[in-house]
Amino acid sequence: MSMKILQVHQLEKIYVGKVNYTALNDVSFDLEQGDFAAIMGPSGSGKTTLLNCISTIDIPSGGEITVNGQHPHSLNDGELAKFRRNELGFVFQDFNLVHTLTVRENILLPLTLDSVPVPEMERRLEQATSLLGIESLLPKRTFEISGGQAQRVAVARAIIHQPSLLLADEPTGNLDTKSVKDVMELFKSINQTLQTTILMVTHDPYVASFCNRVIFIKDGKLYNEIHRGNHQGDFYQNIMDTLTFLGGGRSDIQ
Ligand SMILES: Nc1ncnc2c1ncn2[C@@H]1O[C@H](COP(=O)(O)OP(=O)(O)OP(=O)(O)O)[C@@H](O)[C@H]1O
Repeated sequence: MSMKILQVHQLEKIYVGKVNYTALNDVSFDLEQGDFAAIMGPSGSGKTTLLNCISTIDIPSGGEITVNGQHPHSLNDGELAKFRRNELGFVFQDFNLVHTLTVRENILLPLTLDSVPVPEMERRLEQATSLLGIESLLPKRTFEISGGQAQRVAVARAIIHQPSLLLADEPTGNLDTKSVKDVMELFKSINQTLQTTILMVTHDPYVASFCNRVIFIKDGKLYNEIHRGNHQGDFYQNIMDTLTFLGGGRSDIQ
């Protein structure tokens, strides 16, 4: 039976200022457990706003978001902190690692904050690091590893507490071509091995072609959605074609 991990219902976000700006308008979509989805759209279309509303960094102006049956925007501060730690994993463009800690300490940080017993920590660390192939990096400091390696460590940290939803904002934005492919292969293997539901924002059609679904937004509204068939190459072409229809020009998209 399929299970809905994320439900976004008639989401609206208005930035209030001298002039109010509607960044999201009537956005609705669901993610089932095991979905691997990308959000794409021209610059300023509302991608980051959407991700920030889902991740509870930002507060919606209207509509409803449900994650694993819970309504994060109706929780109090204490409940919200717990909700974020238990249900969500985050991966950012600039890795967000703590530079005073080792790789091992960085990955374990979410479990340390939750006082998880040491043997359980070790078990999860072993699982995440072997999945990501980063066992040899554990004793290193963050300045001793490459960008691609740092992003693997950030991914390990994001999945160590087995979140129901893994969110990523331009996770490959700062990586070279080879590392982009490696990191995307890892997201794919996390999605397939752990059945983790993943939602990422990207400008890059190649990155999006690793996903199973691509949701396009334009001017704060849902524009279209396409699904992957068997061939990544065909999917890439479909994504490119949709981006062309979407407009904004290549300079805006890339
Ligand atoms: N804090 C804010 N206050 C006012 N307007 C904002 C704020 N944050 C974003 N916006 C506006 O909302 C719109 C959507 O911004 P958002 O960052 O979500 O777009 P995006 O699709 O992620 O763009 P990009 O691809 O360039 O990162 C933009 O027009 C932006 O100027």
